[in-house]
Amino acid sequence: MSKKPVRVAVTGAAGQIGYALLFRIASGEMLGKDQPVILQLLEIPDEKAQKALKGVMMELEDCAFPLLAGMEAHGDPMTAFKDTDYALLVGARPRGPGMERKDLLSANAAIFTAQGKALDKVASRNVKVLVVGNPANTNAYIAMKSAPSLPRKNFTAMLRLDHNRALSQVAAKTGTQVKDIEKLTVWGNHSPTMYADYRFATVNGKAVKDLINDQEWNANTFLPTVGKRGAAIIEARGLSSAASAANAAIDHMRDWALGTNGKWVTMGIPSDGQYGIPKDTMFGFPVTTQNGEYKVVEGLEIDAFSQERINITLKELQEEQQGVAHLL
Ligand SMILES: NC(=O)C1=CN([C@@H]2O[C@H](COP(=O)(O)OP(=O)(O)OC[C@H]3O[C@@H](n4cnc5c(N)ncnc54)[C@H](O)[C@@H]3O)[C@@H](O)[C@H]2O)C=CC1
Ligand SMILES: O=C([O-])CC(=O)C(=O)O
Repeated sequence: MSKKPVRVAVTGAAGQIGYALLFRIASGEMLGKDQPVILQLLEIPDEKAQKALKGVMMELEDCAFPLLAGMEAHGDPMTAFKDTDYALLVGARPRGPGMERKDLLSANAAIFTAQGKALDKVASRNVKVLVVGNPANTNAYIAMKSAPSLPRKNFTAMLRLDHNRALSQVAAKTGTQVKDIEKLTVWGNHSPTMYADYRFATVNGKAVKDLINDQEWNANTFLPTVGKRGAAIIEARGLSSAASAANAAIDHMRDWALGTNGKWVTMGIPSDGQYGIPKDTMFGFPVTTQNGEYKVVEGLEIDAFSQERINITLKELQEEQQGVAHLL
């Protein structure tokens, strides 16, 4: 028997990430090749944006995706999020050259207050929310705090692009393949302070740390390369990353919904106090997922170098949180 369609809301649907994302959701890459979806697409209530959204929907129609069970255009989150099972909050201003992601906070924070409130009122009580719009961790924190009737655990921020970037860098350095690398993670904020950590990683069962055996490379090449990759893409492309961001959003939601079979992935999630991170801080952690739930990998040793890095990214997140306290 075929499955009942699920509702997937995507904001910023006519933007560059939206364009790289929607076709993959509709083709079943996110929730499975047997899961029909109804797309509930949100754009700003502006003639140009709504017209562009219609154009994207025409293209979706022209793909004749067998799993696309319905499609709606919205200009108001209160209708876009009605009964939604999944919400990908992408719509927000991107940064340009010379900006840090936190410079977007004042421009984007209001969006996530309004959207958190709308999710609170109209979304499915089990909605899985992924915030992509930057600064992603703090926007996810704002949305969570604006939706007090929904479980905190339903709100997540995207650290998966950083995780995937770190995988590729480690594979290149060790001359191995991404698919063989396990147990890598990225702690903290989706910002240059993030701490990509391969201390526990293995490749075909061998310790990545031993294969690399170069703390100078870790501190002075690997961490800055992963941490500043977004800026390097803006510098090269003139626009912020889009296809790789959409790909990471698919990975994040797919793994959350369908499980990782014991493999570690990185998700930005509200802390429950693990590793000394204060409750509710939206922090990148290593997790495994099963039956639609994520679980932090606990009990990992945090050495002095790692603790220092974790403290730096935590401090930045706490400053961002303080900067938006007046909105909550
Ligand atoms: N977390 C991550 O790893 C990454 C996050 N990003 C962030 O994702 C966001 C979107 O990036 P792009 O798609 O490249 O930007 P874009 O400017 O191409 O598209 C954004 C779209 O969102 C729409 N939008 C703005 N406010 C909205 C609202 N209140 N409701 C609904 N739609 C709204 C705009 O009209 C526009 O069509 C940016 O904030 C960017 O910095 C980008 C890459 C990676
Ligand atoms: O860097 C940006 O502004 C876009 C982004 O978040 C990334 O590519 O990681």
